[in-house]
Amino acid sequence: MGKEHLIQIRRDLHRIPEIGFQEFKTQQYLLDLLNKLPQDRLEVRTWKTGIFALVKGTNPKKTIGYRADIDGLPITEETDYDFQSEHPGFMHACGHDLHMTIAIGILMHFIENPISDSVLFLFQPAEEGPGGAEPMLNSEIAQEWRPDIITALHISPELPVGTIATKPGLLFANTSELFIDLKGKGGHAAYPHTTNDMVVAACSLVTQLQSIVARNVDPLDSAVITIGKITGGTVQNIIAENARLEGTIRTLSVESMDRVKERIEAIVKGTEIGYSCQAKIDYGSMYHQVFNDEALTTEFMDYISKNTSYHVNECSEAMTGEDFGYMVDQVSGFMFWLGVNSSYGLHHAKLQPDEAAIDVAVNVMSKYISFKATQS
Ligand SMILES: CC(=O)N[C@@H](CCC[C@H](N)C(=O)O)C(=O)O
Repeated sequence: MGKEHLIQIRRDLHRIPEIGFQEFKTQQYLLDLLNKLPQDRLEVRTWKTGIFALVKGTNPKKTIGYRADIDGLPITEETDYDFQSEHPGFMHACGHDLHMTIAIGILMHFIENPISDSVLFLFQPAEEGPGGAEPMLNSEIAQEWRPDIITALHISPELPVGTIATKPGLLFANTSELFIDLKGKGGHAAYPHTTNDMVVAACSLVTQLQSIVARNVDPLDSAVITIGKITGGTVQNIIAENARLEGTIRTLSVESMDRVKERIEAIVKGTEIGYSCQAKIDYGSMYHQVFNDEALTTEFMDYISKNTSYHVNECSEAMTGEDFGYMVDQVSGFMFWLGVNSSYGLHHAKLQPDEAAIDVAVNVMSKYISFKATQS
């Protein structure tokens, strides 16, 4: 398969972004592609809206896993692409269209160039939420086709094409979603003294939450509390009876996550008392940190620097989350950043990754997986 064909696949996938566990068209598109390939060494099974694809080795001693996430985000696209999202309000704004295309490119490489070990591709739903990695790895199919090592990549808009970056040990943060519902007493805009205004309570709560990172987390550790969405009220001249905050918590240590949640609960209790309202906290889904296997990551970085012309950088930890963390918690492996050189970052409506990075990643992973298959 040539570069042009892969770019066409990326563009087709870019047109049909779907959110977690709704990836029906995406799954069908990938299945149609896989069905067109020679089937003698390929076995494909579906799991929810995801897919397992096993390329059987010629004399397998182990199975090497490669995971690609497949979901999009609820963002209205603002790129100038002529292959924009056909799903209004949804976009591949985190690069999963590239992730899937790269996995297909690597898979095709091993169909055309057999190696001794088997390679298992996991097209995983719901990375952005509520989390598909953990249940996919615990599924019966993954028990039967258990990978011995597992790898994955994530696009990095900040890095140039031809650069990859990773580090042994902690790469991505612990995460927890955060939803807070406030219920007070609504009423006429001109009679605030007869109400408990949840817009005012929500504004004050958002500000107070920011003090947790500044005052309750060890400055040598790192944490983030982001409220990405506030809703409340009904119209401009009615005092709001309800408000809802939606956000996410990120911490580098597990201990800080517990501490941050303790403080959120205390501050929310204070809001209930201070604003005579009721509050409900829901932590939604939580992701385990991505902790790269130290020996495998070091070996990968050395191998790619010595055997390709690409740049390999050692990076710092990031406060991004990834449910791939559950996979590397159970199976030795690692994740790395792939440079795609976009002026707009991840989760931005104008993200435009350079498609030349697809070829880089297919080369890197085809070489690395072939090298791993030579080891006992
Ligand atoms: C790579 C990336 O951007 N991942 C997402 C994962 C989100 C998990 C969950 N919905 C949350 O917000 O906590 C990220 O936002 O880092």
